[in-house]
Amino acid sequence: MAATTFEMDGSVMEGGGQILRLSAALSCVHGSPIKINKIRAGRSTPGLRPQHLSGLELVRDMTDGNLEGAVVGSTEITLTPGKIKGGSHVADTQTAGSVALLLQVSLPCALFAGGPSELCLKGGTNAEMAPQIDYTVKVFKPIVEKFGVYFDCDVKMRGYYPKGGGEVVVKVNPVKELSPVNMTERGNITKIYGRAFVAGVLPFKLAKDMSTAAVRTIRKEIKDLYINIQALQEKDKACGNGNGIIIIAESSTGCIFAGSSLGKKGVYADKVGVEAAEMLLRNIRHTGCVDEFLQDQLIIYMALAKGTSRIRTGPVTLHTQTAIHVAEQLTTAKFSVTKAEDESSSSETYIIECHGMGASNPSL
Ligand SMILES: Nc1ncnc2c1ncn2[C@@H]1O[C@H](COP(=O)(O)OP(=O)(O)OP(=O)(O)O)[C@@H](O)[C@H]1O
Repeated sequence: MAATTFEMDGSVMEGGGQILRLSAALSCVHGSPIKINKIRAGRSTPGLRPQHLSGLELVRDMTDGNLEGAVVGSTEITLTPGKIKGGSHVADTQTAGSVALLLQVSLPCALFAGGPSELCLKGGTNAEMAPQIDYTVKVFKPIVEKFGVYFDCDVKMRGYYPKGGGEVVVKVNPVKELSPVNMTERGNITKIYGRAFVAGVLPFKLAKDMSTAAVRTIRKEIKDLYINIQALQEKDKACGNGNGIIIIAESSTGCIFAGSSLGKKGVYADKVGVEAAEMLLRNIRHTGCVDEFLQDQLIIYMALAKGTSRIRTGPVTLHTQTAIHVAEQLTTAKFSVTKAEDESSSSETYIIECHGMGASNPSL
């Protein structure tokens, strides 16, 4: 008997690509068809961009499924997933579309596959409005391991806007089910480090300027920690020109936060460094356990886990609220967001609690 197709409104709340990725991933994990309409209606160029299209094609291939209406610019698609199989799959945005966002849609599927997966993801490794691949590896990966999600990510080639040309190979082992997490103790910041890079024809001085400006900015607030932001010239493993920075902070309780930024034409390198530093400071001033980006990226794992997860956060972003909305529509998970009332919450912090649906891998 054909399963009924769920309809998801892609224009609700944040109205961006995240709704599409979450809906597609959950549809694959459930094995039930989904129709997503008004895709990215909240954006100036609505409809699918190459990154969204490649991500959908990837999960279609991973599930031997069927995808209708999916071309660049479409505002309505229907995905009918089959059984998630393991094996090797390639997704190529053919642009600087983010490989980290290709992983965002495909990782939940790979976890509930019948065997190990190897995903070759091509596009931008350090792209705007997306996690830099360094964020995925250094921030997202160690935290998502707390749910029992393990993957290896090999950065073969870095790629930047506008050329793309980056490539990462991600290996994922399937799981039976995911464990809930409890991240409610922030502890003290014990380590701050990062990387400031240039690639292609751009002068190494830009990397040093980003690093110096970032350290200077952080020093104004944090005086007692050694801050090591390495300036790097990307050589053989980089396609095209680019520059950027990511700064990571770790706490005594294992929380990890980041601030990052990418160079743009006409923007001074030290401004790029200051922007990343200010982003990091904003995310460690509160006593939450995740930064403003990890918040929304963890929602799907909270929803899929078996049991109750609790995460202390700073101000809850619209991306996070949207992810919760989608997860509640498409799973039996129940979320609550409450203002933290205890003594350590002099800043605005919240507890996101989720009673997960306890998704179980039918193949294991
Ligand atoms: N600087 C950053 N560091 C880490 N993650 C980031 C950063 N900027 C954005 N992200 C993450 O990237 C994702 C962006 O989702 P979003 O829906 O906005 O993007 P999109 O697919 O490019 O679509 P759209 O173009 O519609 O915005 C979110 O999960 C967000 O947390």
